[in-house]
Amino acid sequence: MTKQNVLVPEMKSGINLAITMAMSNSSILTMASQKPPAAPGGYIPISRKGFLKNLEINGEGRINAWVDSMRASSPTHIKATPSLVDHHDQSSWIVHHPSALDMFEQIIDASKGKQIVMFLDYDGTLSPIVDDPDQAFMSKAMRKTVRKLARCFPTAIVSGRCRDKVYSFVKLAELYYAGSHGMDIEGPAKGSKYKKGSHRILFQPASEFLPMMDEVYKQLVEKTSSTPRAKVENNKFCVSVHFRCVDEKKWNELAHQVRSVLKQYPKLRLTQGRKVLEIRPTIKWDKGKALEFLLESLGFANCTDVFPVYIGDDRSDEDAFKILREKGQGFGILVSKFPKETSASYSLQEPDEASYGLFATLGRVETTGDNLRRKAW
Ligand SMILES: O=P(O)(O)OC[C@H]1O[C@H](O[C@H]2O[C@H](CO)[C@@H](O)[C@H](O)[C@H]2O)[C@H](O)[C@@H](O)[C@@H]1O
Repeated sequence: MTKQNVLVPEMKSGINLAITMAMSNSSILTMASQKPPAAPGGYIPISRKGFLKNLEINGEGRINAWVDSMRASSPTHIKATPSLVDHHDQSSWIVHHPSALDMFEQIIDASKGKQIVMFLDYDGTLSPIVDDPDQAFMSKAMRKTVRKLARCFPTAIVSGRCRDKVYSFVKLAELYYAGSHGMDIEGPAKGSKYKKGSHRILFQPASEFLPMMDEVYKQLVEKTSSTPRAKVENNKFCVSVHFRCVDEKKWNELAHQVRSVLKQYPKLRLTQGRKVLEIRPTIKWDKGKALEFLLESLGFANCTDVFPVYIGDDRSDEDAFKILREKGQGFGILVSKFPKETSASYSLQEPDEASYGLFATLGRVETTGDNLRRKAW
């Protein structure tokens, strides 16, 4: 595994991002006396904790446990089963993971004098969750906000999707893209003026798995064809098997179909997302490693004056949240309507709130005006 064509854009040049808060006069409730939760920590035990921990599936029991956990974590089930997340859990969770909107002032204060670097997950963060993965479009308003954001800070999209696919949704050449859960990283070539097609591959740590992933994709398509509305998505260095539109009674059957294919591939592993099983190479690489790689590529390795912000909604984003906690730098924001075990420091309820938070940050940067990142390029 070697790094290929690693670009090191000259981004960092002691830019003082004196960002101050943008929303103090908004109707949003602020909790001025509350400090951002210290890293590490911030966990709150919730009833599903044991179930949800480390559900990589290798064995029969785990397949069943995964299907159970997927049922338990489905919003409709949570609503119908208040005991799963009772009122006490809800309120303690929000104390440990306050709304990023409520904590905006403190967050902005903590980033003062540091270079913000933005990491954004795609599905469930920039776009709402929909039944058909091919229709998960982001709104024009969100695109506009992200475009503006990228003018101020280095900005990366970190997604489980195939890089090309996520690019076709986001359509912003000025961003960094880490597709396939960070296994396919590209960025704008220096001096490229951010034209489409001017991106350069920075790192593909699982490139030797490509033929295997193609093979397993075909096998999964064939194997799951008997399950109505199952969908298999080729994400290049990983494959997703979608359960969302499959009748819940068929979930066990579908999970077993997936496992029967995977049994033949000891070099692949299974992870779970939102009503999806994902098949990936067993390499030690994830969204957290991708975040570290990008920070290093941007010239922020071992820097104390960098402030990475990662916004994501899913289990795979936890790897990035954990890295930020371990580093004690920046913070993670979990997009979720429901309490979840997380290493993120803050929460937002849905992509619309993420859009609002990003927009507010921008509002302040544009007001102060003197710290736009592009000046450093
Ligand atoms: O890392 P992400 O950008 O969040 O990608 C994770 C997976 O997202 C997509 O699936 C999810 O969103 C779909 C569209 O809203 C939804 O139908 C599905 O149930 C969700 O799991 C994507 O299709 C997957 O390939 C990604 O791995």
